[in-house]
Amino acid sequence: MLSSMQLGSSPSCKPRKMNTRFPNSHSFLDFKATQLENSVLSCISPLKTLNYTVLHDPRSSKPSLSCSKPLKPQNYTNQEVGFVKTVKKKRNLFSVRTKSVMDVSKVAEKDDVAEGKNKDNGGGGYDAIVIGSGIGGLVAATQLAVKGAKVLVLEKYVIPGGSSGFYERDGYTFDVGSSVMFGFSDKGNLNLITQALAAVGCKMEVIPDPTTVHYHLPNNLSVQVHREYDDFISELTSKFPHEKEGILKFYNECWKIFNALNSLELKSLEEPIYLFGQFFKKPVECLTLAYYLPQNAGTIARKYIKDPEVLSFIDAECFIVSTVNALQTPMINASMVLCDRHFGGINYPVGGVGGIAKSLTKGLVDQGSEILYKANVTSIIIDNGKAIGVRLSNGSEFFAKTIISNATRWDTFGKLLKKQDLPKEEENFQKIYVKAPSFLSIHMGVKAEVLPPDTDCHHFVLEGDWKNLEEPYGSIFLSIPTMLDSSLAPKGRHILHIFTTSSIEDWQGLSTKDYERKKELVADKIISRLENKLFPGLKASIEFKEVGTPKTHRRYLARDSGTYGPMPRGVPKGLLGMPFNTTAINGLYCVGDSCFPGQGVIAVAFSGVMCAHRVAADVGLEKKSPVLDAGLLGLLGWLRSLA
Ligand SMILES: NC(=O)c1ccc[n+]([C@@H]2O[C@H](COP(=O)([O-])OP(=O)(O)OC[C@H]3O[C@@H](n4cnc5c(N)ncnc54)[C@H](O)[C@@H]3O)[C@@H](O)[C@H]2O)c1
Ligand SMILES: CC(C)=CCC/C(C)=C/C=C/C(C)=C/C=C/C(C)=C/C=C/C=C(C)/C=C/C=C(C)/C=C/C=C(\C)CCC=C(C)C
Repeated sequence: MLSSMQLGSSPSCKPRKMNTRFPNSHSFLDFKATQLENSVLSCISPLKTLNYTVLHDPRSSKPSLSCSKPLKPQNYTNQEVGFVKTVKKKRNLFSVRTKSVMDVSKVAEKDDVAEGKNKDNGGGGYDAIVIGSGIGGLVAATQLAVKGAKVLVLEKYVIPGGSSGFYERDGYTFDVGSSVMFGFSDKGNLNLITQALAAVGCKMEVIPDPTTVHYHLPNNLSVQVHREYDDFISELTSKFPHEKEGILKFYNECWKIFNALNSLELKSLEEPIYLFGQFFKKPVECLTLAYYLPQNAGTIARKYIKDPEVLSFIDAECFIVSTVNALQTPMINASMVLCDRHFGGINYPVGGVGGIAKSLTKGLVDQGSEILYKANVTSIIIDNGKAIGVRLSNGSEFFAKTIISNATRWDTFGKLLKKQDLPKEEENFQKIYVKAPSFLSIHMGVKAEVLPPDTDCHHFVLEGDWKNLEEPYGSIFLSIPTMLDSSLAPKGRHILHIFTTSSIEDWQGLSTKDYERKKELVADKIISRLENKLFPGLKASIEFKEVGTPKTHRRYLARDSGTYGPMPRGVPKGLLGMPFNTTAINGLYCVGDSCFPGQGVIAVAFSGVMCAHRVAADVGLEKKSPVLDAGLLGLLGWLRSLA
């Protein structure tokens, strides 16, 4: 059931444009960890001391990419070195897999990192440095690279992708985070993942998911969100015939917004020449969006729907994408996801979600830009009020005309910059938004027989009482990506990725033994709930299990408290208070989920597109009008202050 988007047997990347200033060296890393590298690694996985090689594995069927230049055998002559020395090996979620040969396009060459070779380049070497290679950072980097910018991405971890990365264990390829991919279709303007890949000449095979999610809700309410909108609506209205009209009106209003969004060419809302151009070309659509910008889904649902159970269902629809109820979910975001799943559909990339970041990284390097791994940025260097560079944990420094942070705003303005210098705009942001809780996640390999053959790929389970929806461990998310792509697990096995909200406070101050015991206990309860509700015999079928806590997310994703992203403290004014990419600090931009429009892979991809456009204008690669800029940025700042 591969979609019509597929090209052939493997995803491909073709360079669209080569940056001649920095011809592509296409270096696949071949290095052994030195003491320095081991000390960086030990921050990531303290009980490991590794020598390793990170290379493209020509034998691997796992998220593979075709390369713009065919790899010559000498590119991976040392691959067998693998992890030649592993002492005190401890299994850690997201940690580097022993003997794994990873496909990364370019990895920190230790001398570069140690000596900070870029120092002499002043601001002239790189147009932009991107801190972090989450999808937000990579989309910003690749979009800039195709506009002709020279970009350096600095990633703390050893592979790209952040929350959208992957890891391998015992023949399984696990997605670190969500396996539900919006924006990955072949039509419209909102297929931002497809477009981001295409911009750097890449295309991935995808498998259409027939059901976005199967809800298992209180009072035995079971609803499947079918790919076909009409099928979904008939199922939902058949459960609530008395609310048919209200349900239709609510979802129709979502479509109105989605259609307006889908008609625009998406670029930076902070760039006046583009924004005014869009208003001129599509006035009705832009005014529609401006009208809904400060509104939330719950308020609109309440205009049409009275039955509390249907309103709770709309809460669940919003919660799975915003971790808050409908009253707190911006209507534009709700419309985006509630419609894209039927318009373009949810599509899963063959080989796993990790392939997206790998493809983008590959495309980035093909454009002549660079990415360095194990490059832990500890501070942003400010000179005369302008961000001019970054300092790494090993003391090396890199400089560029602009700095883009893909770390969360809490990390950017609390760690990379001194907390006491918090700009007023950031204070306002932190007044309106708090860190959403993190997750407890369980990655499991199970015997295939335990799942009925027609099992859906994604499930959301809230058995008891609606009021537990937003409580920690209240609702359970479950993805079974092997229902779509069996190559992710050994034959006869399935992957279950289970997650539930959990706060870091719950996991602090425990001894190692108590921490491990608590992980087992909490995971066991969650698995029992799934066994009772969905899959009898689940526990006995487990072949592999690994549990991650908010502390795991904090460590491996470098996200403050392991947060999933920002969530409003109270009832927000829709998206009005969400900052765009520019910051109060000249030359410093943010990208990712603590920027407009918020959490979600497609949302951070959009923030990457917006960021690249604004930065390109500021470094002279796109048209810019300083007068209009000042006017628009002032207006947007004022609008945010109303939120
Ligand atoms: N948390 C999850 O389980 C999960 C899963 C899948 C997708 N998502 C979505 O992805 C979104 C996040 O995407 P994103 O692009 O904003 O960020 P991200 O968290 O995915 O990626 C940020 C990257 O920056 C790196 N980084 C952070 N600080 C650094 C530093 N000081 N030096 C060097 N590198 C550093 C991290 O290692 C990481 O690779 C979330 O909102 C969520 O919707 C989340
Ligand atoms: C500026 C002014 C003043 C005005 C202007 C007006 C206008 C023009 C406007 C415009 C606007 C726009 C363009 C906007 C846009 C937006 C967008 C694109 C948005 C997007 C969004 C998205 C999102 C939010 C997404 C999300 C997602 C997510 C989060 C997902 C998740 C998932 C998961 C978790 C999974 C689940 C699972 C299971 C169930 C298992």
